[in-house]
Amino acid sequence: MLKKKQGILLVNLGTPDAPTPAAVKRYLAEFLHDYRVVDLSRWLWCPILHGIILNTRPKRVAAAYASIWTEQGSPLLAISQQQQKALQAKLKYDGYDIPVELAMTYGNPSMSAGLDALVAKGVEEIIVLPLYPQYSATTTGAVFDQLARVIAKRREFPAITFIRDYYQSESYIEALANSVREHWQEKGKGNRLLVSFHGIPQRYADNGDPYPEHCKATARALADKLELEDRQWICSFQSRFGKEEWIKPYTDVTLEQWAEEIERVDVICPAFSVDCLETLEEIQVENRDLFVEKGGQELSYIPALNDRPDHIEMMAELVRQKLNS
Ligand SMILES: C=CC1=C(C)c2cc3[nH]c(cc4nc(cc5[nH]c(cc1n2)c(C)c5CCC(=O)O)C(CCC(=O)O)=C4C)c(C)c3C=C
Ligand SMILES: [Fe+2]
Ligand SMILES: [Fe+2]
Repeated sequence: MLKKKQGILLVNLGTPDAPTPAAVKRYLAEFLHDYRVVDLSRWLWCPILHGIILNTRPKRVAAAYASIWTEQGSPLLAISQQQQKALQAKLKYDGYDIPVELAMTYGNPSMSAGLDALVAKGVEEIIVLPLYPQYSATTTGAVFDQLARVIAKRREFPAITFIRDYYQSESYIEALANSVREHWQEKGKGNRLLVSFHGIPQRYADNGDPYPEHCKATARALADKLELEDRQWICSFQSRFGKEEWIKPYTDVTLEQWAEEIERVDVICPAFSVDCLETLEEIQVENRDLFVEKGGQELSYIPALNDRPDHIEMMAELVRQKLNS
């Protein structure tokens, strides 16, 4: 059988087009209407979302975005574009001259535009790589749904191969460990390492979302690779939203406790493929201030893997496995 022309679609969450209340409102409205993200009945959720959240949150969150915004735009988008270019170059260097496009589940560049760009380049089989190492229905599941919604409107669409997760990839754990070791070499080593992941509601985990197990396995593999003793690290969960209970232990509560016990903490956030609001603002500013306010001396944030060569090599490895299969 003749081999189909293949292409890659990298997918991340999405981010506002500008650090303004209007743009943040548009972004949150799309994101928070997704059942994968908030699964409450729309009779209950829509009045809360339209009546309270979309009237109050955009102003505060836009100010947070403004504090991390760069000349290239939102860090999440700008760094994802760097990853796209670096992966394209790496694959070409490895002998695979295939197109790599970037899409977001919410906002721009849209999934539809990403699909169009690949089809315009003659692609007949798309390998979709959601940039979430740990599977969750709220993120990876949402990528699948969004792709299905786009495809549902088309009569003709390419073959699709979907990479569901990669938290067990040896190269991913090695890249995380390299980034920690380099950070320690450059900035010195803290008393403990906090391995902080974005959280999800506890109810989602109770209903079968395997995300917490994937996070715990990631943190354990990283600690083993770094030869840390159990008392030197912990896995925690950040970015709570709403009044429901989320998976524990919470990052902010852990930092409050640690502030009374140790002087310096290093924090790494392995669920984020690129730095974004949740790392650059929530961890590096909000949680650092909290740690210092409660008596700690220094919170040292270890950047996301972003476009580090070992991260791009790991992505190329994931993709090559699919290209060759
Ligand atoms: C409402 C519930 C939310 C769930 C469930 C959730 C899961 C989840 N999110 C990420 C990754 C990211 N989330 C980001 C921002 C963000 N997340 C939520 C809510 C939920 N996330 C909101 C409302 C926001 C927007 C900011 C805010 O209003 O506080 C981001 C950053 C985007 C950026 O532009 O920089 C990322 C990345 C994961 C990995 C995850 C579950 C596994
Ligand atoms: Fe609504
Ligand atoms: Fe989130």
